[in-house]
Amino acid sequence: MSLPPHGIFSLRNKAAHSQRRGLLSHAFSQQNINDCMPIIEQKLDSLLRSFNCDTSQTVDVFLRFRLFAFDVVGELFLGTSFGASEAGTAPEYLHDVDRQFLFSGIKFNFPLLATFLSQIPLSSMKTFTQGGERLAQFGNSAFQEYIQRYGRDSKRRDLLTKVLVPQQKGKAMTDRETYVEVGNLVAAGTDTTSTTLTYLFWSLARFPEWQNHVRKEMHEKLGRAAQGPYEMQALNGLPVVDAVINEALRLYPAAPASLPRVTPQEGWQWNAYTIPPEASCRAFLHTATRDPIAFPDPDVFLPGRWLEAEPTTSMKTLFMPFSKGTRACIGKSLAMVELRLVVLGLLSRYEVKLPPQTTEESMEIRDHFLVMPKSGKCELIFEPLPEGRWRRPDQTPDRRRLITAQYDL
Ligand code: HEM
Repeated sequence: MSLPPHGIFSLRNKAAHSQRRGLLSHAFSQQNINDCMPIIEQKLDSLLRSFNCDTSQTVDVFLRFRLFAFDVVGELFLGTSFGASEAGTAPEYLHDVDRQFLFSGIKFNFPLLATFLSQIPLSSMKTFTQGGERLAQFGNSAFQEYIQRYGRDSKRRDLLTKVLVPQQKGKAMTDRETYVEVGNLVAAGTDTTSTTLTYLFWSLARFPEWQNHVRKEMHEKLGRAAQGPYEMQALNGLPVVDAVINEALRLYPAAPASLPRVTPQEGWQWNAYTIPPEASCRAFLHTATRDPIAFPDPDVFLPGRWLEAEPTTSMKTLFMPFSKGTRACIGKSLAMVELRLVVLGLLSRYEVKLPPQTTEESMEIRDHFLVMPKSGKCELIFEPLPEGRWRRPDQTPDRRRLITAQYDL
C-alpha cells in the first residue's frame, strides 16, 4: 500500500517504523485537529451543498462521502483544494489511489505476478501498474508548490505544517520521504472514512428510529448549534452519535483484514497455536467485531449496545476497527471528527430513506483491502426535514461567512 521509497505502511524494521510514526503522529494531536476545524468545516459545507438537490432523486453517498473525505485530506496534507465535492466527480488522483490499492494487493500476495504485470508494455497496463509513481510525482509537485507558497514554517491551519515541524528541529524526514508519507496519508484517510460513512448512513436509512435518537440528542445537547458551526468540545459529548458510529465501525470495519505481519525467526506461540517462523499472518478485524459472545446478535445494527452499560472487557478487547498496538491507525482522531460532523450536518437537515434499488445484495461487502459495496454505489434518499420540527431555517450564508472568517489567515 506504500509508495516507493518505503513509507509508514511498508517499513518492516521496527525501529525505522517507530521513528517514522513518531515524526508523523504528533500532527494528529487533538489540539492540531482542533486548529484544522475551519478547513474541515469548509469541506463539510461543500458536502452539504452537494446534497441540496431535488428530493425525488437519490444521492450516491458512496461517491459523495469519498469526494468529501478526499477534499479534507487533500487540503490538510497537500494544501491543495481539489474541490471534488463541488465538481461532483472523482479527480484522476483518486483513480490512481484505486489503482495503487489494487496493485499493492497483488504485490503483497503475488509478488511475481506484480513484476510480470509491470513489464507488460501495453499502455492500459502501465496506467494500472504505475499509479503509485504518478501519485508520488503529484505529491512531489504539490509539496514543492506548497513550500513555495507558504514556506516551511507557515502558520496555516493544516496538517502538512505540523508534519513539517520536526524538520524545523533538524530531526526530519527528507523532502522525498515527506511527500511519500503525505501521499500515504491522503490514500489512508480517504476511502476508510468514506466507506464507514456509507455503511453508517445505509444503516441509519434501514433503522430510522436511530436517526430520531440522534436528533433528540443534538437538540438537547447542542440546541441551535446542531447545524453548526461546531465546537470541538461539543462534538466529544454526544454518546448517541458515537454509538451509531461505533456500531457502523463494528459491523463494517473499513480495513477488515489488517496488513500482513511476518512472525519472528523463532516462530510465534499464540494461545494453543504455534505459528511457524517467518509466516505471513493477518488479524481479521471483521470476525473479531462480530464475535457473538462479546456482541450478542452480532450481525444486527444495535447501537444501543454501546449505551446500555459500560462496554464489557471482551467488547473493548475485540472492538478494534482502527487496529491496536504499534501499528494502529494514527488518523483515528481526525476520522472521528469527520464522522461526527457528517452525522450532525446531514441528520440535522435531512431524513434519510432507503430506495428500493439499495438492497442487502447491492451493499454486500467486497474486500479490496478496503471495503466497498458490491454494486460500487449506495443510493439513498435525503428528504429535507420540515422546518421547525428539527431543522432551523437555512443558515448557510451565515455559516459560510463564519467559516471563511476563521479560515482566512
Ligand atoms: C474511519 C476511518 C479509518 C479507519 C477505519 C482506519 C483504519 C485503520 C486500520 C485498521 C489501520 C491498521 C492497519 C493494520 O494494522 O495493518 C490503520 C492504519 C493507519 N491509518 Fe487509518 N483508518 C481510518 C482513517 C484514517 C485517517 C483519516 C488517516 C490519516 C489521514 C489514517 C492514517 C493511517 C495511517 C498512517 C496508518 C498506519 C499506521 C502505522 O503503520 O503506524 N487513517 N487505519
